[in-house]
Amino acid sequence: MNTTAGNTAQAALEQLRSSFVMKCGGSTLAALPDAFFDDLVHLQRDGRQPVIVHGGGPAISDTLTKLGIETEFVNGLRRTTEEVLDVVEMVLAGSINKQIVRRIMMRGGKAVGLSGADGFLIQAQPVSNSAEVGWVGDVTAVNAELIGGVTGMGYMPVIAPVGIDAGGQRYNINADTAAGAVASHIGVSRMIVVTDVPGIMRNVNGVKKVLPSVTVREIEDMISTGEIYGGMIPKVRAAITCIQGEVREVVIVDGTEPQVLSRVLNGENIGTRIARM
Ligand SMILES: Nc1ncnc2c1ncn2[C@@H]1O[C@H](COP(=O)(O)OP(=O)(O)O)[C@@H](O)[C@H]1O
Ligand SMILES: CC(=O)N[C@@H](CCC(=O)OP(=O)(O)O)C(=O)O
Repeated sequence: MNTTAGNTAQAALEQLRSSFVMKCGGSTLAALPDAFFDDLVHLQRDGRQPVIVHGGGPAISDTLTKLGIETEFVNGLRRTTEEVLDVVEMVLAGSINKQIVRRIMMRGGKAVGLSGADGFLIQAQPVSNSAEVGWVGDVTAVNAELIGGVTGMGYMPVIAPVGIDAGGQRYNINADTAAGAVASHIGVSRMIVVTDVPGIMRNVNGVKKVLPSVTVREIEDMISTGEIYGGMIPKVRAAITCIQGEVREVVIVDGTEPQVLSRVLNGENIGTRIARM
């Protein structure tokens, strides 16, 4: 790289730190109103450079069922055979990724869809219990330069959580884990997790309440009592890992709340905040 190109890439990486990562869950994608994408596009125009990582678990399950392929989860991770991996890649990096990119563009935004396997964007290795879950990956590195290049050109990267290793092996990565790793590696201060509930909820005297904030200790307690379960577990685990690095806070919100992203970025108390102490 010549000096000018090197300086430009460096500047794009520096700028990327002031952006934010938004993880969008498969549970909520279909329910997201156009107004959600208007808000996202408004933030892009304001120079906030959103970086999107998306899920698509329900769509993967639907397609596997249609194809007559059995699927099961082991501690929240999909058991991923070679056959399942083909479907995961097809659904995540194909239909879901392109659907999100299209919705952003239809609201006037600039977006480019990428699989985590493109350009070694998300580098991965087998998870420790791979004997049990198959081709499921943990993130080892993120190609921040590629993300910075895309945002530097004025486009919003929309990333599917498929990983790759140096030998070209693909991995299925939980989307919360992938989003947390992208946020940590590019060094943003905030990650917003958009899902189908208004935050982490707890039963208080028989009434379900959204917790405005939770500590790591409270999260561990709620997991052990079963108050946090299923798909919420990878979210809070990714949040705990994130806030040990440069990420200052992770906010879990409902994507159907009006202007939810702008409100979080403006510091409004909405959803559940998991912050560095
Ligand atoms: N304490 C909790 N508060 C709110 N939701 C919880 C809690 N524990 C578990 N959940 C579950 O987590 C779900 C969100 O996770 P998931 O379905 O995987 O969403 P996504 O597709 O957005 O990743 C909620 O719909 C809810 O069923
Ligand atoms: C290893 C693993 O479980 N990967 C997930 C990837 C998609 C995902 O995480 O999507 P949500 O955010 O919608 O749950 C899966 O196969 O369902």
